[in-house]
Amino acid sequence: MPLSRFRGPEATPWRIGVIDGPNMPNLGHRSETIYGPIKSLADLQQLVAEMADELGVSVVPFASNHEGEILDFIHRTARGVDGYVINPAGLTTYGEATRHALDDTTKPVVECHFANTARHFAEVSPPQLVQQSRFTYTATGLVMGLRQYSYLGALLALTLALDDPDFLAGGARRH
Ligand SMILES: O=C1C[C@@](O)(C(=O)O)C[C@@H](O)[C@@H]1O
Repeated sequence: MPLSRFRGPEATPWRIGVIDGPNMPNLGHRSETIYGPIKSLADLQQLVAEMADELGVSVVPFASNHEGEILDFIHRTARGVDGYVINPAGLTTYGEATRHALDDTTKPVVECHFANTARHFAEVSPPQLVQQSRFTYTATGLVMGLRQYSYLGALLALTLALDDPDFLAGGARRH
């Protein structure tokens, strides 16, 4: 059953920025326990592009190890995309500038992680280092713990949310 069945025949071909933060360019050389057998960032981006194609939306992929480059990408694309999926990766706990840049766009943002970071942080962080995502409180939504499938879930849900005028009327930050 094609995924486009969930969208109307006149569905808008939304443009969605998909951002991968620091260390994600190194996918394929990271912990297999967390990231699974996926071989590279290129494979991940290909999977996401295929899902976008299936859904009838387009993605603007971007990955960088440098927060400044991510900020430049967000500033550059803010008026040209309809929403963002971001795996903040190495910026997850301290990426205030990136979180703020996304919030400034007023576009819906879905935070996305391979790991279930709530469990991951609880298990690996020393007790004096309480870790939590800096992004979740202003994100529209969050998908995590499903490895690369988190991205597919994020893209599908963001597309359907963008299609839904009642959802958008509630603003990018909903309860
Ligand atoms: O680089 C990453 C990847 C990650 O965002 C994930 O996708 O599970 C989880 C983060 O804690 C970590 O720093």
